[in-house]
Amino acid sequence: MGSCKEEEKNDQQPKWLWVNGPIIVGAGPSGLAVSACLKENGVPSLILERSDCIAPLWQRKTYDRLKLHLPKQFCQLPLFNFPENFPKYPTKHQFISYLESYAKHFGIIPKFKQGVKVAEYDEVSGFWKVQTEEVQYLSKWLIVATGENAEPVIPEIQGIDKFKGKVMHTSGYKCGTEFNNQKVLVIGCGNSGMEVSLDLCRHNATPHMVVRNSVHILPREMLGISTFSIAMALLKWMPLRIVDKFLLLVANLTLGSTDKLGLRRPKTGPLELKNATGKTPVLDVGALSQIKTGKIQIMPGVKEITKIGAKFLDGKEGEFDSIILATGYKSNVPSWFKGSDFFTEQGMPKTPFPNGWKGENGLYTVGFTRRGILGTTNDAKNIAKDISEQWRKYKGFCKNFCTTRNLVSDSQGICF
Ligand SMILES: Cc1cc2nc3c(=O)[nH]c(=O)nc-3n(C[C@H](O)[C@H](O)[C@H](O)COP(=O)(O)OP(=O)(O)OC[C@H]3O[C@@H](n4cnc5c(N)ncnc54)[C@H](O)[C@@H]3O)c2cc1C
Ligand SMILES: NC(=O)C1=CN([C@@H]2O[C@H](COP(=O)(O)OP(=O)(O)OC[C@H]3O[C@@H](n4cnc5c(N)ncnc54)[C@H](OP(=O)(O)O)[C@@H]3O)[C@@H](O)[C@H]2O)C=CC1
Ligand SMILES: O=C(O)C(=O)Cc1c[nH]c2ccccc12
Repeated sequence: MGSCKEEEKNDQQPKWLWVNGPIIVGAGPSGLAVSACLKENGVPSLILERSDCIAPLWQRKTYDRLKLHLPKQFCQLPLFNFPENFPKYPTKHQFISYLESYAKHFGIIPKFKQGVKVAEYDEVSGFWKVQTEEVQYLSKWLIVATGENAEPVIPEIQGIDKFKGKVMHTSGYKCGTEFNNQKVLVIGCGNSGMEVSLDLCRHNATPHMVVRNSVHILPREMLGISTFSIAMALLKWMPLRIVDKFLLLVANLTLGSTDKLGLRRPKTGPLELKNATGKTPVLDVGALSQIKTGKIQIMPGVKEITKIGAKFLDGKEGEFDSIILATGYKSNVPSWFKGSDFFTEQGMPKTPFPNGWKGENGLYTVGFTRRGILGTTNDAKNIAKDISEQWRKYKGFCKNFCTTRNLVSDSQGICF
């Protein structure tokens, strides 16, 4: 990290910090990956993270029994592999320890508690102005790495404020101990809804999972090989739709018809749907067999929540002790990124994959491809290559900028 600072005369806080290299917003896997790739190309960078640790999504907002869904070769970051002894599907704790080692290996030290409130390109100076609570950072480059899952989606459901029991989003769920012997309404049937329901079963609770729409469920493995690996291999040879047909054929043979269980499949195939809308198919790790035995009960859409339970769209009613919202996540980019039409209203790049990683005037995004860590790796490599080409021409200017303004140098000697 390199930055130049100008102290305010009568204040401890610097008025602004001039960053000698790109500013990266977010210290999740994407922010770390792009910082490492830049470093490998000799480019310093500064990561601003709103939380007080790296990868808070993984460290703070996921349940205890979470394991990666995809085999490890698809979830490692560039330039530094998982340890050899990691299992095929690492646990979240292993993944976090890997991310810690990753940051250490590349000497990445993010600035924590630096939630970005506003980021805007200044046409006059040609710099990105990035504002946190206390400081304004300036840089030639801005890399958005705040993720597709920055905030929980909390839908407005009629009557939910009247409910007497506990209401929580899956991002606050750790394990089912506190729900022991409870009847729990789980709203949403993506991977989170399925896995939290499964965890509740293992803690002697009775989950009722709301499926308001259609959902694709695939086995995590087919004949001992991960479904995702099979899909990736087939995609090299065949069009997406044919691969989808194959996946559905095998899924129906191994899982049976899910329609009969109240889990209708969407008309569009699982990979095509993921690419078009971002909706991830469920990779089953055990919830389906609990649905088959009735331990997880499938419920239709919620009409309204009452003091003691819920009324459903089919007219039925039920009493529940707690409600868990497994309603997913959203990007938060629209709340802080201003003055450019690069992003959609949902905070995703408008330019479709694989070209959404680069905007104008030194703007980049990493981790917005709807392709998990695999997408992050691609973005990070592209960005580092692109910026390092500009950096070679630019670094003399940086040095000059600091010297002429009598600015302070940091311990790494990069014009701080
Ligand atoms: C439960 C769960 C399981 C998953 N499992 C897998 C899996 O097995 N394989 C896979 O490939 N993908 C998986 N994913 C998808 C996963 O989100 C990503 O692969 C990965 O975490 C994305 O990393 P990221 O750095 O882009 O985003 P994040 O991990 O969300 O990191 C973004 C960072 O930006 C910070 N931030 C946000 N806003 C600001 C701001 N305004 N200012 C400063 N900092 C900010 C956040 O605090 C966060 O640290 C899973 C997601 C979830 C929710
Ligand atoms: N082990 C792993 O690797 C895991 C990975 N993940 C990943 O994390 C990401 C987020 O997953 P997840 O948290 O499940 O979110 P998703 O966005 O995948 O699923 C959200 C679910 O909530 C439903 N929903 C949203 N709003 C409402 C509402 N108002 N009423 C009823 N239902 C509603 C959606 O239904 P509808 O489709 O009708 O909108 C959908 O079923 C995904 O990429 C997922 O793969 C999550 C858990 C485990
Ligand atoms: O679990 C996730 O959120 C992922 O993003 C992993 C993922 C990326 N592409 C997919 C296609 C099918 C199933 C999971 C994934």
